This record gives sequence, C-alpha cells and structure tokens, in this order.
Amino acid sequence: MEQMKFISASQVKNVLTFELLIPQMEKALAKFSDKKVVQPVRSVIPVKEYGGFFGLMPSLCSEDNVLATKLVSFYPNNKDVPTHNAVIAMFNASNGVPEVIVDGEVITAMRTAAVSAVATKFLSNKNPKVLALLGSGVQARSHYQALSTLYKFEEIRIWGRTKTNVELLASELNGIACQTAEDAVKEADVIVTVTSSTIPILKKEWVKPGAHINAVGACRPDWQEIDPELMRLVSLFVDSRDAALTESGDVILSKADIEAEVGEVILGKNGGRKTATDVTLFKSLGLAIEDALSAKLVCDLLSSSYSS
Ligand SMILES: NC(=O)C1=CN([C@@H]2O[C@H](COP(=O)(O)OP(=O)(O)OC[C@H]3O[C@@H](n4cnc5c(N)ncnc54)[C@H](O)[C@@H]3O)[C@@H](O)[C@H]2O)C=CC1
Ligand SMILES: O=C([O-])C1=[NH+]CCC1
Repeated sequence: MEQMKFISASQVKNVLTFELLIPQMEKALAKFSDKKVVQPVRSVIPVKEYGGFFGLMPSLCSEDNVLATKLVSFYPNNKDVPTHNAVIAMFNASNGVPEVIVDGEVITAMRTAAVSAVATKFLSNKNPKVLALLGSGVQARSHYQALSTLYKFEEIRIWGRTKTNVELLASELNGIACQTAEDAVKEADVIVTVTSSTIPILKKEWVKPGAHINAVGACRPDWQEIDPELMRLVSLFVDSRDAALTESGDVILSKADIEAEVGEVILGKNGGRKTATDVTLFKSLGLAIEDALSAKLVCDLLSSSYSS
C-alpha cells in the first residue's frame, strides 16, 4: 500500500479561502437535503472526567466519490490548547482504501462559519449593516471573516464572557466591545451565537424584528444558548432535522417547530423567510458531509498547486 498522506493545519490554511468554501458548503447543504448523502447522526461519547466529548462523523457522497469520517473532540474547559480538535480520514470510495488524513481544526473553524454565511445569504434580509457576535473565540473570528466575504457591515458589536478577550477581538475587527449581550444585539441585523454556554444567553426581548440569527453553540441535548421563548417565535431552519431533534437542546427543550432544512431552501423546496419583519434562526450543529467536501476541496487545491 502507498504511504498514507497527511495534510497539516498550516497546509489547509495556505490553500483554503472563504471565497472557495462558501459555494462548496452551499452544495453540501443542498446534497444533504436532497438525500444524496449517506450520513447517520453523529455519535458522541462524553469524557466525563475532563468535561470533554468525542464525536464520530462518517459520510458517503457517491456522486462526489467521497467516503470520509471526521473524528472531533470538544473540551470546553481547555485553556492552553484549542477547545476543538479534529482529523478527517478520507478513504477511496471505490475500494475502501484509506488515502489521506487531513487535520480538521482549521476546516472545522472555517466550514462552520462558511455554512452560517450560506444560511445568512438565503435567510437574512438584504444588505445587513450591523453584525453582533456573542462569544469571542475561534468561531467568532471565523464567522466575522466568512460573513465579511459576503457583506460590508457598518458596525460589528461583540459581547463575551471574558472582558479581555472581547476587547482584544474588538480591536482586531475594529468593532465595539459591549458590556452586555443586550447591548450587542439590540440593533443587529445578523446575530451569531458562538459560545460554550449551556444556558440561554440570547433573550427574545432584545432581538429586533427582521433580524437573522446563526445559533452555532449548544450542540448537546441538554445545552441551550437561546431563550426558549425566542426559539418558539422565530422561523426555525436547521442543517439536519434528525440531528436537531437528537442533539439540539435549543430545539428539543423549547419544542419549537422546525420550518425546514437550509438545504431545502437552497433547493427551492421551501421559500425561506416569509416577511421582512420575521426573525429567522439557523440552528447549526455541523454535518459530516461539510467536513468531507471541505477536505476534498483542500486535497484538490493542493494537488493542483503541486502539478502547476
Ligand atoms: N455548529 C457547528 O458546526 C460547530 C459548533 N461549534 C460550537 O461553537 C461554539 C464556539 O466554538 P469555538 O469558538 O471553537 O470555541 P472557543 O473555545 O474558541 O470559544 C468559546 C467562547 O465561548 C465563551 N464561553 C464559554 N462559556 C461561556 C458561558 N457560560 N457563557 C458565555 N460565554 C461562554 C468563551 O469565553 C469563548 O468566547 C461552541 O459551542 C462549539 O461547540 C464549534 C464547531 C462547529
Ligand atoms: O460539527 C462539528 O465539528 C462540531 N459541532 C459541535 C462541536 C463540533
């Protein structure tokens, strides 16, 4: 057997851009909702001693000849190493031989934000001007970059649990560090929740009519980021219905009705936002096919850069 290749985080960073990734994630969401992907809801085992979790995310998309699995850990209490770590193992779909291991840290950071950018493109009102970020970690930075690929925001408002991190991020993004989550979101057209909170941090009363929310944290059935009353008010879109009903505390505990998968909106099977004053919310949990198609894109970009 040929020696298996390894693609490092810095190699991923060198070739992957949001301009390339956002359209790829649009295709991933559409293929998923068009049932072109074989993918079980991820299995997750808690690592109770350390407050961590370990997830297995396999997927097959025969039309792209992609057979892969992401292995991802999330340890929200980590201090000196990243809280999310991953590898993506790519197998040859025609004979089952493993071919490439791709570092999954940068892919997880970028593909999650690229997916939120796609959801925002299909669900938000046109020309959003004020962006609010609740959280100041890896995904907050990545979401700013992905959304700024599509929109020119006039104001970036940031709130988080740790004041110094919020101030640092605000100075990096030329944004406004807010004292409270309410201050950050009350004028916002697009709101992104990217925290490791397990209890609601975004309240219904603060959100202006017409806003769009990307709710990205709270990936356990007993964790929440969003006030249940807000969940019941919004038009709710998800990446996967099955995953939302299995993994999302925000969906399960609020008993909010799911309007559609974002992939169904992309495919034209659902009309998305109904009125300019609706509040739309995309509940993101992360799909294995997003990782598989991102890793394929990285492999294709690297092989074209070697051959040119
Ligand atoms: N939907 C998806 O596909 C993905 C979701 N995620 C989720 O997104 C969230 C953010 O991830 P990262 O930015 O990579 O993590 P990170 O560790 O870099 O940042 C986490 C942020 O949450 C804040 N935080 C932690 N506990 C909090 C609390 N109780 N209240 C308020 N803020 C709190 C931290 O101060 C920090 O700003 C996590 O919940 C993570 O699991 C991450 C990757 C993919
Ligand atoms: O899709 C993903 O990689 C994750 N979703 C929540 C934590 C990690």
